[in-house]
Amino acid sequence: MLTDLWAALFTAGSSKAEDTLKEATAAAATLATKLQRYVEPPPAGFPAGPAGDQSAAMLADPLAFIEDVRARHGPVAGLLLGGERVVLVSDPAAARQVLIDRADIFVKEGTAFFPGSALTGNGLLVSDGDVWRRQRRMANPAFRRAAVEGYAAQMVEETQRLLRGPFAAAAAPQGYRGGRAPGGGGGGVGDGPGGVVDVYKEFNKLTLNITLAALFGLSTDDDRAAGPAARGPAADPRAGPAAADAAARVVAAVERAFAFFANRGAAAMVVPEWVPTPDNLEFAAAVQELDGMVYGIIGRRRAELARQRQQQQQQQEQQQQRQAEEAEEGPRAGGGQGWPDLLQALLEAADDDGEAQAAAAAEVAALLPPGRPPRAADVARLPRCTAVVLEALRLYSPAYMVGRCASDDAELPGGYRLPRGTTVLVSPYLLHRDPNYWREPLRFSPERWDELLQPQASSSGGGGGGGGTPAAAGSSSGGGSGGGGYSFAAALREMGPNGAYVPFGGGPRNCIGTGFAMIEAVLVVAALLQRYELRPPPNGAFPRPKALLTLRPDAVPLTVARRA
Ligand code: HEM
Repeated sequence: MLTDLWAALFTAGSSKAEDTLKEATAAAATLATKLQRYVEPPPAGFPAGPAGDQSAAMLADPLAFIEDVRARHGPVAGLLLGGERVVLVSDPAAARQVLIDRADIFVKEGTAFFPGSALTGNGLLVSDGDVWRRQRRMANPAFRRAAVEGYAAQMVEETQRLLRGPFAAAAAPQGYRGGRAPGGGGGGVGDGPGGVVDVYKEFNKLTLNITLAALFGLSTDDDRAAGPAARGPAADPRAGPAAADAAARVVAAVERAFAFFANRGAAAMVVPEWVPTPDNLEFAAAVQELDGMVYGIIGRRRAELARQRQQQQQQQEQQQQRQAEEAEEGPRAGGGQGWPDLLQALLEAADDDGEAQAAAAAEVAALLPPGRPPRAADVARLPRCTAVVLEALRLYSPAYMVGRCASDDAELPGGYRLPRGTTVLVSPYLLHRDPNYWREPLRFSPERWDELLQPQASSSGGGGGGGGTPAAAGSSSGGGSGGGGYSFAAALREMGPNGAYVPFGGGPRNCIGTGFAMIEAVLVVAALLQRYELRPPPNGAFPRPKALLTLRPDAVPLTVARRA
């Protein structure tokens, strides 16, 4: 907090002197309020918790800290963190109140430790009120089930590329070198004992590549770049060498931006982004590069859409002239030129509107003939793979805490009173590991989802994790169940089967990408298990997750071996 003041004064001599003076005054007032909290007792009705400021303990080991607070002070605990009044919530009823029932009061703006960043701007993730509602309404159609299933082919294609590359290289006698396999092809791979792959690193790249392919239609694939699409006169600009280069630069910029956040999370003092430290300058450059590329892509696609619309209009006019003489030329497919991707859907959006592994592998083998990759329609027929994903999300929920700020004085079940401005941290990590709600909570047991993953009589299409109040802007993220198949929607509806399962959040601010992420994960698991078996490396201990911006391990080295 002192850094806010220092940072404001640091640039006081700049041309923006007046602004900085105002910022310094505001920072001084905030500092005074925070200092007062160190001497004043917590307000009446505020949940009990550890005495004194706990930021050092929180920074040192966030997971151990929140587990300790939960054990000592219960599922609704009051904290002082960096001079901020914070309530840590791991009680399902209180979590429900924050995320769903009083989502009108518990908002994003003002949440401590969730400072606005150049990376997120005022986007869907961080905005509130009408700005959020409008963005959510416009984005929803692009995340509905049918749209998401349209991205499945890219999800599988990118996964197959990973399997043909680093996985095949590791399984081959010469072993893995942490990158692309020679030639990227799958030929000449032996059935050796298997080599070690950092699965975390490779999956990180995979999910980024899938997002780039689905969102922007960009491919980092050199093979595709050299393929027919890149050569013909009507070359797809998103599959040529320039696209591969652009995609690689996006990947590098995202990696730089995330490294910045990781460092900032670990730092004892957070220097605001606008202070020109070397780290901040590097981060700003990465954000600028990302912005430039993203806006460039959007601009080109807008121009392309405008051109397509103009063409369509001309065709319609010609058609009207020819009317009865010619057979009707049906309307062109929405994507035009075979490019129906997420960005297109977003641009067109209108305002109106061990054993576990064996069981999953057996399920894949029984469903898919050898050599036939999984596709969207298979997701509903892979309940065991789905259960593996749900269970992984339970134990290692990437969003281990979600933050809100009480925009008004508020209450929580149990008679707790929270003054306006209190930050509330709801912890999926604690909820998902609570023995009051989960049998043997620390055991990875996909079978616990069996009952919920019963065949559905018909397509449910429910909004996975949709929360109790239908989002003001409408729900999204389809359930992924085909007619007569299995659906993950039941496991994610409201706050899960026991009210204590929120890997994608809940209520109106639940994850818009729920369906995207679930379908992607099930397809990746199925495609992987179809060809490879994963084992812990000799002497390998399971990596402990680290609580950074999201929960993530340093590395997950696993032995990969080809299935017979
Ligand atoms: C396993 C993967 C994922 C997990 C665990 C996850 C988790 C979450 C959680 C917990 C929230 C709620 C945050 C809060 O309440 O403050 C959220 C929001 C969001 N997620 Fe995800 N997410 C995942 C994948 C995705 C994907 C693939 C996309 C997009 C392609 C996406 C886009 C978003 C957006 C835009 C929001 C903000 C929604 C709003 O505030 O209206 N997420 N996510």
